[in-house]
Amino acid sequence: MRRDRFLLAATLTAIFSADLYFILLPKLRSVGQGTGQLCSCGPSNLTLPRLRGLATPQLSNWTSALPLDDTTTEPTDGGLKLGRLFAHPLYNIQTPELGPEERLLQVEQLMEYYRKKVSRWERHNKLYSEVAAISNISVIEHEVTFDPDASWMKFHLGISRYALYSRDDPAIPQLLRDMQSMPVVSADYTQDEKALKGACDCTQVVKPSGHHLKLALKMHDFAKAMFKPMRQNRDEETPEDFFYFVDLQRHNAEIAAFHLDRILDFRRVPPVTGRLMNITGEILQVTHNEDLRAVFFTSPANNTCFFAKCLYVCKTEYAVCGSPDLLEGSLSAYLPGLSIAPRLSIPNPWIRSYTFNGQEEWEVNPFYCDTVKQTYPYNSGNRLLNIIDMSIFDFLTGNMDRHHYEIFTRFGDEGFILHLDNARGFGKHSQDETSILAPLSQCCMIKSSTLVRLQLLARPEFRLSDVMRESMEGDPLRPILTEPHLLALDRRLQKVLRAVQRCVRRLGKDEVIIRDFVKSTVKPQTSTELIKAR
Ligand SMILES: Nc1ncnc2c1ncn2[C@@H]1O[C@H](COP(=O)(O)OP(=O)(O)OP(=O)(O)O)[C@@H](O)[C@H]1O
Ligand SMILES: [Mn+2]
Repeated sequence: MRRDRFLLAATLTAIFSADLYFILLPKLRSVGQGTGQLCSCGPSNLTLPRLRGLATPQLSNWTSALPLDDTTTEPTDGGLKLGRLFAHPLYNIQTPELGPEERLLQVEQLMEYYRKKVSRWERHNKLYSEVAAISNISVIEHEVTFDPDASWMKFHLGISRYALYSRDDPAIPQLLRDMQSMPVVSADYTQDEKALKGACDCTQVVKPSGHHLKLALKMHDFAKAMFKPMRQNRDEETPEDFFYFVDLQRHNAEIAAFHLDRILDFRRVPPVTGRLMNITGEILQVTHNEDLRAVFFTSPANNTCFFAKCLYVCKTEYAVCGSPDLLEGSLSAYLPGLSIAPRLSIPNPWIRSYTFNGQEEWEVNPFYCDTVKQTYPYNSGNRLLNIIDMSIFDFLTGNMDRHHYEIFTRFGDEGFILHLDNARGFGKHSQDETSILAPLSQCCMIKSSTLVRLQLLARPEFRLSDVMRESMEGDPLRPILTEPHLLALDRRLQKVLRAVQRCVRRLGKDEVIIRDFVKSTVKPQTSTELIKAR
């Protein structure tokens, strides 16, 4: 009997100790950490909302990004990481009210532009219908509406010198929903492609380009989107012998890049969604372009297909086919037209050679960055830091095809840079192309705001692959990325942090981590000022 009591007591003590050690203590610790500690990564005058227990990693802890296999502290939160990430103080930095000169467009200007477009469309449509009737062409006529509250208008009006959209702009999810469901009223080649073939005015394009199958679609409220059809299955890896410049464009890479860009808080990629398109009803039958009609055909398997009519030999082998009409694709929301918001295309200083054995200077000269730093526009302002942000973004996705980048001319050298065309990312999950990181590893500089967000995403409670998986759950074409691609993101993120770590060891924190978002948010005119350490 006594022995039984002893055993019972011993068991209870063991259970209590385990409880104390594994449950109570960690809880107490997390409560202790959560109280009163606010973001200390930035300057003390940064306005941050007080959120419960969401401590921001300190810059001094920058090496403390947790190893990937450390899952012991992972909370079982049932997939709410994305919500917690966006509630984090780092994603709630209050930016100042934007002055009119900091916005890309003014309401009246855009309204006027929109009105003109609608009346031009109506005139053109009337004429086309008459001609089509005479020539026996069957076109589906769709109603168009002039909607001053259209989500694409709100997107365009929200573009500022800091980013393409603000973090909590409800117009962005609305625009994604609209692009997913709105009737398509017309389909055509994109302007850049027409310019390449000499078929349209080159002043209307940033750069004649377009060696890929892509189309411009117009929705019934005049929203425009760039459609890139699915060319590769999600689980196919780019073959080893493929050069990056003959690699296919991937629609899911475009979609994933938008989500990644938003999660990194860059907001430099226009909103992109997936959509299952009926290529007969939503492209062939709504196009007024005879050249586009001419590339449609029915395959031996009775599927509707179309092919890219490019400058080089483009044959039916390069076609994409529906099943029998349905085809997945990405829809990227169009930026405002060049006549109201001109953009400039600038060669990437770390451009690759687009020949079989060519090499660029950055590949052979370890001091290449010193030259770049002395060259306009990289010799002042934040352009070089933005290029480094872009290289981190591209390294995470594995995109080696960043030959140019674009900027809005309105914001001059201080504006952000656009991350357009991300379709060549996510080709290989089993390989990390570290040369994409050359701007970071050669210049050894990174914005502190970028670094703290990367550190946050390396922590188990926000893990990049988990927030990406969650974010893309809302896309109609989910799953957007296969698991190996998601896990590659975590692995690559660790590599970025290690590259920064190596730089800090060599040059010291002050040289490498460049403070941004430094000035008070109280005075709008000095909202963001970059202090370069050199
Ligand atoms: N969302 C968008 N809104 C407006 N214009 C866009 C958008 N996305 C891309 N463009 C324009 O179209 C051009 C070509 O797009 P993209 O690079 O995706 O196609 P591409 O066929 O790969 O071209 P390239 O051969 O030059 O790489 C871009 O340089 C840009 O000027
Ligand atoms: Mn491209």
